[in-house]
Amino acid sequence: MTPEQRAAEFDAADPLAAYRERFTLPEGVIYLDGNSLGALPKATPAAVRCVVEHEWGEGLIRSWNSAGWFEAAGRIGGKIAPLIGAAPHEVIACDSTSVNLFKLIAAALQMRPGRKVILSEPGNFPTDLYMIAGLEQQGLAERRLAERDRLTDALDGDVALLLLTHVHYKTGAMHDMVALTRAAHEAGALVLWDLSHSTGALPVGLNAAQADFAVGCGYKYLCGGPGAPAFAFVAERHHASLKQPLTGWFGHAAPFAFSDDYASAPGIEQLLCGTSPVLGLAALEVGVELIAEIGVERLFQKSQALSEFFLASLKDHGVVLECVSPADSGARGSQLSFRHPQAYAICQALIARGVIGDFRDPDVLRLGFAPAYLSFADIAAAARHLAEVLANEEWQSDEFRQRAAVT
Ligand SMILES: Cc1ncc(COP(=O)(O)O)c(C=O)c1O
Ligand SMILES: Nc1c(O)cccc1C(=O)C[C@H](N)C(=O)O
Repeated sequence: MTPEQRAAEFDAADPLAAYRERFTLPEGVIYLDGNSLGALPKATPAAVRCVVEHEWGEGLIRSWNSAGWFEAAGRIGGKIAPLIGAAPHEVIACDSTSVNLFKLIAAALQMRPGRKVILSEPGNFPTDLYMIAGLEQQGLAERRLAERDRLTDALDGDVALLLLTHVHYKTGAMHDMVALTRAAHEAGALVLWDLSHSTGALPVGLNAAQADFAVGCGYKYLCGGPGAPAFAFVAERHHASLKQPLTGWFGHAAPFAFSDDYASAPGIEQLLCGTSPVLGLAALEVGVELIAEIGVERLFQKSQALSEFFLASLKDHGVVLECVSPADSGARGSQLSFRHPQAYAICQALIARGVIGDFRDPDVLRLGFAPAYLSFADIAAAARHLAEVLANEEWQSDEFRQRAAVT
């Protein structure tokens, strides 16, 4: 059987197949970049239009109360919570992932007086490392990096916080959240997980792992749209002692008392800083509800099946490429990454054929398998395109070698 014939069988038996219809996907495009920017749920434009035209246009400022704008950050956080193994009152949708990292790294430093080291790994997503740098410049933190297999050895009495991305953005490799959280706690450190490449793609158990803090993006697998608000998690046991540095009025216990003195909200709302981005939250809520409806267990099962099928199809076509993602589909997120010296040009050649993946410097072709809207037929076609691009050496074309600003 050809990969296409097998794909037809898999699609016919796929319990999630019907969900594809709930997303807008352009004709002729195979979208393998949902790990960077998720696809548009069909319900989003109407939901956003309602907020703009009805709630804003007609309700005006009354909508902060009558349309639930004021509670939206907490309400949507509560809907993200079950996807990451947290309680609803431990998660809030706000700011960007970078800003949430800053708030929680600084808070962790406050909670571990006498310790300044933030431990992470080289090659972590840049913003995670850059946010440590900002606190270093203030003299508040000291960055320590250790390779993934040396992290536990690097945990000593100086470490205030272990900061890791659960699923690595470039390779898709997944950390053992339970074991690393335990090891950090045994060393007296706190743990902050960046769940940007996990949330909405696979089950996460923050409370089962006893995690302290987490952050993550709203625009990837949660399909909240470009620049969607991110989210932040703080375990309930830390709510009373947390001191985050961005003490804006939306995080105040009584913002509309307009007092001169700051007093943080008692719960997860203390993570808020300024006014919630209502339009962005409206789009995010649609994506979160849809992903929650499908369910992260089923999504992970399908993403494993999709990536395994892609690898098998490449094999059928005789393609030999170095895969830098873990071979065990249970140990990687919803992506496969391949190393090739011409990865950028290959990526561009694929895009010219309608297969949208991405390139990560210096030599990684990254293909995301967002399980909510991809079919096995997409995967068979993408594998065939990749095989043809390589066989024809289409990447040799000058047109595909010109680097764009956003890759
Ligand atoms: C692991 C990880 N963390 C953080 C970010 C960035 O977050 P933001 O742009 O929302 O600050 C990304 C992607 O851009 C990411 O992959
Ligand atoms: N946030 C992005 C953007 O504004 C433009 C292009 C890409 C992105 C990304 O999300 C990159 C992504 N975090 C990654 O894993 O590479």
